[in-house]
Amino acid sequence: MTEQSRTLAPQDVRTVACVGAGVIGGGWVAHFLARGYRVVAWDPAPGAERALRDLVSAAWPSLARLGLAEGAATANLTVAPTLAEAVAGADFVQESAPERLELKVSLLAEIDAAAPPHVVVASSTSGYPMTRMQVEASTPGRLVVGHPFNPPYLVPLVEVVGGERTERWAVEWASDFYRAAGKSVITMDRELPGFIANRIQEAAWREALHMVANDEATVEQIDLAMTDGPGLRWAFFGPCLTFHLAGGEGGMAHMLDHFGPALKYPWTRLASPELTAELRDAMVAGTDEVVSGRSNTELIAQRDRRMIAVMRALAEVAAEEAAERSEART
Ligand SMILES: NC(=O)C1=CN([C@@H]2O[C@H](COP(=O)(O)OP(=O)(O)OC[C@H]3O[C@@H](n4cnc5c(N)ncnc54)[C@H](O)[C@@H]3O)[C@@H](O)[C@H]2O)C=CC1
Ligand SMILES: C[N+](C)(C)CC(=O)CC(=O)[O-]
Repeated sequence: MTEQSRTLAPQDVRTVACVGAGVIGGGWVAHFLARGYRVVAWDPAPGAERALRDLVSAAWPSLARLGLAEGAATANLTVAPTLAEAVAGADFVQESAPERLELKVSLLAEIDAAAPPHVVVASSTSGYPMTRMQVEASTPGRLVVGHPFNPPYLVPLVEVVGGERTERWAVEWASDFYRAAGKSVITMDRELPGFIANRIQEAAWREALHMVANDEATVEQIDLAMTDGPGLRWAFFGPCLTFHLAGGEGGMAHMLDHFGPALKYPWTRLASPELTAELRDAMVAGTDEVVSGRSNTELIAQRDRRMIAVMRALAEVAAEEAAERSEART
């Protein structure tokens, strides 16, 4: 299949199939509904439809506050009885089944067999390279990774990357489609384990596990260290621009010359910690303490409100800066 043989442009997509409707699949459903798409979902778990509709209802007020696309409605969600029916009429398929390689391999082959031939199929995998997941598909050229962030209905980023047998047009088409659907897209030219954002997150996470394993910090201290420290800056400048400012007038060059030798000390500790049963239990107990009885529903509502507050504050500042720039030009 070539790009030329495709008829549907990314901005003309009307119906999205979401295969797997848990935390991420359900979040994708809420996102696509809010952007005005028709969504057909399928999930084999008993009770999945109720849980999905509850997730969408809980997310909807946040999405309404952010602004719904014209025609957006929860009534545009259909839950299909079979996988084949879910994908048969889709213009795009987003797979969000559990993170097990053998399951992804067979499920993507099944979706590939049932979806119309011109349709791009994306996997939400948080780490498997598409090269390893597309091995049983008969048209692997249209399979891509579209890695979202939780919750996909609020966090803009999607990382898009193909496998060795993915055709370039599919990567480009998926990137354009996600942009049309309101996402911020990183299109990757090569497969990296963990893509880009998870590589960075996992480095911080690995150190958090080290510190708990060695009794160096509590779960509470680790979370506070991020929310009241670097996390605040990372919402608008990434780690590179943040450290550029740490170098004063000398910028990144001075920062590296000044702090580089001293940073070698923590770098020597960056081996992977072993996830022992003790470490697992310490992480769970420490997290339970921080959660201190709040339900997931309560935590999700708190997270979404805060995330919207940050996004709104940043949009407000960006608008003020744009107005100042245009005033300065006149
Ligand atoms: N949870 C997270 O923070 C993130 C997860 N992801 C990725 O999203 C995918 C889904 O993860 P979660 O939503 O967290 O898992 P989850 O466990 O919440 O949801 C998985 C859903 O898939 C369903 N399922 C089971 N077998 C299936 C099958 N054969 N076909 C279709 N659906 C099936 C389950 O019933 C469940 O509802 C994974 O690939 C994961 O790596 C990506 C980014 C973030
Ligand atoms: C926990 N996780 C590795 C599955 C997380 C992600 O992949 C992205 C996110 O939401 O942070």
